[in-house]
Amino acid sequence: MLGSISQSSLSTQVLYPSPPKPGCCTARRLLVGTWAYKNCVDKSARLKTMVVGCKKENQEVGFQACERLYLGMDFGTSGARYALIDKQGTIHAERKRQYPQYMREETMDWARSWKTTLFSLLEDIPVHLRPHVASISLDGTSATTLIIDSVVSECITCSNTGEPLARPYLYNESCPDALPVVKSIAPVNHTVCSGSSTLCKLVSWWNNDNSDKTSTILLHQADWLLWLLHGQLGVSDYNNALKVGYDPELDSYPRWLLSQPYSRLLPVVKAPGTSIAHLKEDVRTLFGFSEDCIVCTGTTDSIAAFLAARATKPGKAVTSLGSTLAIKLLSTTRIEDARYGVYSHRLDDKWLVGGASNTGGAVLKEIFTDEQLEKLSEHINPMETSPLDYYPLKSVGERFPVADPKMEPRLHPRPESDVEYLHGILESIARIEAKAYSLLKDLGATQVEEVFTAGGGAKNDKWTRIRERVLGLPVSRATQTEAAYGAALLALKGAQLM
Ligand SMILES: Nc1ncnc2c1ncn2[C@@H]1O[C@H](COP(=O)(O)OP(=O)(O)O)[C@@H](O)[C@H]1O
Ligand SMILES: O=C(CO)[C@H](O)[C@H](O)COP(=O)(O)O
Repeated sequence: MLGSISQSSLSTQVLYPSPPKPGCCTARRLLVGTWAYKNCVDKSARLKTMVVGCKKENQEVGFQACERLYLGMDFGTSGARYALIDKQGTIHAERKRQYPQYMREETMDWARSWKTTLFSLLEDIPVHLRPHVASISLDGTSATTLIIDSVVSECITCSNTGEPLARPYLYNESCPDALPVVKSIAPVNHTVCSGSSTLCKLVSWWNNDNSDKTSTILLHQADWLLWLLHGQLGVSDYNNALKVGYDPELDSYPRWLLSQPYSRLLPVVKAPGTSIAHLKEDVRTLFGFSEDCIVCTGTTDSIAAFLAARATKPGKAVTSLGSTLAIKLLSTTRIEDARYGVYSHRLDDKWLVGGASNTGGAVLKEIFTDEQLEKLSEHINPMETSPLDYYPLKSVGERFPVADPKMEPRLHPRPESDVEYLHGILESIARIEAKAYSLLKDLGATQVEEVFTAGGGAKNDKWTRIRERVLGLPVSRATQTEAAYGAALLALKGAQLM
């Protein structure tokens, strides 16, 4: 399905504030009392924080007491982060947290882990900065789906409103049982015609779960975490809602979806970075945020990474080298083909064409520690072609550029030398990335001319050189490589559009 959308009312410069001005104004510290908080912060998780407070040329980045700050949070695959920026885009504070491991009936209780991490991140924000936070937004992994109890109970203390009715379906989970039904209602090769789509997860739950469905609602990970902050149940954004079938060109759900019985579970959809409501009073007073702090709609993690890279011209692309390999190419044409796992997200009046492969850092993490990756990479000659040909996957199944739920990982033969093994894996992932960009060109997207890198893999200069050689394109590390920075830009946009 090709097409381009009309000029949107949103202006892109709102998303890309002028770059940080050199130097910074002196800080006038506001002493705010230390806030007690309920047991929403897992104290044991506090030990896993990594202080990444912002220093600029050995000066602490200060701010005028009246200055407004914008909070972005990224809920990625392996951990979460926040970034607190001012309207010039200068980072005033940032920190990363691993997800605490909570088990429930022998499986990870992801909802509890994400909720604890959300309030832990709020707790990590320096207390003297909290009153200056004007708006908050966050991103989550795409198609991570929760079915939520939306019963409004008279008894406030026993109300389950907002609690997940089942375990979340994660971003890369596939529900092939629902695929035939979804293919029978959606247009040919539509984005939802993939086992890992949100719609397949919804239909699978609808057909297999025997619980009472009368008061339930579907939310994505980012929607549910934002709901914990604003309290308005049932609000999403047109990036997260793409894979349940929302059409960002029509700005509505299509008729073939609205005619389904489960369509009443679908959330209301707004543009990313749209103000939803003020921060809930109990959260606001608990942490010391200001009365006018607003909560805005979010996006997905790889789009937040694209926003962070500030790539504004068609032909510019961002490869997110996180646990997965997610590709976003800014294109004037919209491309959608589920046969290859290709879809287009809307970005104002253009399209972010791409997809997400299951290859990426999660495979590396299973074999090497971050320290080993750093040490071994020093000995790689990026100009030398590796003879090893792998398809690095953590488990069976691939989403893009080959949509094959049965694809087997290929990581053998393993050479004696770990340097050679790592070189082979990095080069094989680069070949997958090259195949993905070549596929987008063949399907009619704007020709890629430069690639910026986000995510944990962006720090590996040898990998960047290997990718430049394999892609035959300029590849560089984005100025800002963290999706949390992109989410903070969305919070800034939401505050400026108020
Ligand atoms: N030096 C390195 N070279 C290549 N990959 C790295 C390096 N250091 C960390 N990584 C990878 O980065 C990934 C984490 O990136 P991150 O963006 O935090 O992931 P996510 O947000 O998807 O959880 C890990 O899977 C890790 O293997
Ligand atoms: O791989 C993922 C987790 O990191 C997600 O699938 C990623 O967000 C890509 O999805 P989208 O292109 O919709 O943002």
